Amino acid sequence: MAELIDGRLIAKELRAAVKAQVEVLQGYNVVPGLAVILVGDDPASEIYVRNKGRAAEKVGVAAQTIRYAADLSEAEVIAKIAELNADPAIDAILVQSPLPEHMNEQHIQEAISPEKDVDGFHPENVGKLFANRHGFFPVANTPRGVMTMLHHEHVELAGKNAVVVGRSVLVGTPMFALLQRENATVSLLHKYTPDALRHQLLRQADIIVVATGVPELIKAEDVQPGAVVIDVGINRMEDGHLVGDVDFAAVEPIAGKITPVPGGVGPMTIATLLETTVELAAQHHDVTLEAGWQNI
Ligand SMILES: NC(=O)C1=CN([C@@H]2O[C@H](COP(=O)(O)OP(=O)(O)OC[C@H]3O[C@@H](n4cnc5c(N)ncnc54)[C@H](OP(=O)(O)O)[C@@H]3O)[C@@H](O)[C@H]2O)C=CC1
Ligand SMILES: Nc1nc(=O)c2c([nH]1)NC[C@@H]1CN(c3ccc(C(=O)N[C@@H](CCC(=O)O)C(=O)O)cc3)C=[N+]21
Repeated sequence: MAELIDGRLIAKELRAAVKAQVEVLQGYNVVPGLAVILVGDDPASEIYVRNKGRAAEKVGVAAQTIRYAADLSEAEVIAKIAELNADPAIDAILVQSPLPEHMNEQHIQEAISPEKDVDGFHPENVGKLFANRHGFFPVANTPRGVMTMLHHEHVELAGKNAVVVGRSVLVGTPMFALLQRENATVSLLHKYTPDALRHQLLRQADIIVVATGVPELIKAEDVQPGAVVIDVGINRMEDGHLVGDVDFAAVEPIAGKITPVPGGVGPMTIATLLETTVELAAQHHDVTLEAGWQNI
């Protein structure tokens, strides 16, 4: 029987730490400001954006959601981003994906000032991550939140065999960078990885992180006894319930630790977004937050 990693609980602890830092910033007359741009009416995005707004309010981050119809032009989104880049009340800008087909995600990512790039998507920030730079710069919140979970659970990384399934800019690729930075040996798998090789690599893994959007891709025979299994996937089934990218019922008896869906990585993504927003606000106002303030 695996130990369940409770993302809701860890996220709650992180939000409490964020709230304390928001209070520190208030002492300097700083209120962290987050702008979320939502283009179109993707129902999943609606839920996430609503969750983000609620969580921000609870910790004292001033969040605004800017909604546009799906037929908005790319130039109009970029003009709005330019306005937010110049707005001193805004510390963090997030453009929710997916964007409508006619927009180029890369143009949007590059339009956001690297200093306000709360998703860590700008090539300057991606470059710092891959160049193993020290000091603060924003890193994608989902993989960063996964690292917080692993630290919270005292999962040893140095010298371990880690396998990441999925190589998106949002999750898998930064996950690879963060795990290798902590001295794990990391394999990054994707659609071109032959099934037999995927099974073989997974069966040797000490730590598995899955972010593919393929419901229940990871089966019992992919997991060695005691492995730590982190399921990033969120797939809504026809009856409305959510499943991850791991066959939870089959894998749970074998794994050492495992995250549930929902209640695993999702809540951590949102708490980490607030964490990064506070760090960006501190940086913009030259406030030095106590090292290790997250303390979880
Ligand atoms: N919990 C959370 O906070 C978050 C959850 N998510 C969820 O995580 C999942 C992944 O999201 P995201 O990374 O944005 O998705 P993308 O669709 O951008 O990327 C999916 C990745 O998985 C790979 N992949 C697809 N099928 C297979 C397969 N059969 N075997 C191996 N690799 C495969 C793809 O490979 P290739 O590159 O070759 O196409 C690609 O790299 C989704 O369910 C999403 O909803 C996403 C963000 C946050
Ligand atoms: N620019 C950008 N940045 C993102 O970080 C980003 C994005 N676009 N697009 C979509 C994905 C997905 N994502 C999630 C956020 C919260 C939950 C979440 O709150 N999940 C809860 C509840 C899930 C539910 O009930 O629907 C849970 O897993 O327990 C999930 C997924 C952020 N993403």
